[in-house]
Amino acid sequence: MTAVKIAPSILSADFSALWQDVLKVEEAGAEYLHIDVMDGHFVPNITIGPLIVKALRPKSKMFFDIHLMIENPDLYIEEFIKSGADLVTVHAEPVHHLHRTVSLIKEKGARAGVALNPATSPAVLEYILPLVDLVLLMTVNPGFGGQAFIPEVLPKITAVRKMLERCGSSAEIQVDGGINRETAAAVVKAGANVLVAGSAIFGSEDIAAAVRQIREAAEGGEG
Ligand SMILES: O=C(CO)[C@H](O)[C@H](O)COP(=O)(O)O
Repeated sequence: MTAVKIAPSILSADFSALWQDVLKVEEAGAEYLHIDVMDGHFVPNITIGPLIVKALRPKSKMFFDIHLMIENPDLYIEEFIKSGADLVTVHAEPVHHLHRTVSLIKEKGARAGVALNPATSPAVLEYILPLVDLVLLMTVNPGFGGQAFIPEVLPKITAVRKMLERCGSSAEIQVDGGINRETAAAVVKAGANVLVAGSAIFGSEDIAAAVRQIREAAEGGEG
C-alpha cells in the first residue's frame, strides 16, 4: 500500500487570509493542496479561478491538486497549468471526450486525474486508466463542503483499487467529502491513499493537530 497523503481542501479555508491558511497546512506536513474549482453549472456553487491559483503559487511549495467541477474543462486546463497546477482532475460526467481531455492535461505538462460522483460507475474508467495518474472518488455529491460522508462509495473504492492492480497502474485513489477522524480509516482500508479534508481541517481550532489526527486515523486503516 502506498503511503497515505493528506490533501486539505481550501474550500473551507479563511478566504480573507488564504495564503496564511495554506502556510498552516504546509507546515503541518500535508502533501497536497486541494483546490476546488466550481462553475455554477456542473455544480450549484461558484468558487476559485486560475487567478487565485497563480496568486498562491509563489507562497507555497505544496503539490497543487486542482479539482475542476466545471462543464467545459478543456477551455481552462492550460490556464490552470500555467497558473501553477501540478495535477488537474476533471469529472467524467460532463466531459464528452474524456480521452482527449486527459491527453490535453498531460500534453500541457500536468498529472491527470479523473473524478467520479458517488452514483457514477467505475466502468467509465476502464479504457482510460493507463493514462490516469489519480482517480478521485467523491464521497459526497460535489458542490459544497461540510456534507456527510456517503458510505455506499466504500465498495467502489475497493473495485477501483482492483482495476488499478489488474492493469498494473500506480495511479492514486483520492477520496473527497466528509473525510475526518471517524471516516479516514474506512476509506484507506477500502483502498484510498489520498484523503481530501476541508471542514475537518480548516474548521478546526488547531489546523496542525487536525492534519495529524486524520493521518493517524488513516494509518490505522492501512492493511
Ligand atoms: O469537492 C468538494 C466539494 O465538492 C470538497 O473538496 C469537499 O466537500 C471537502 O469538504 P469537506 O471535507 O468539508 O466535506
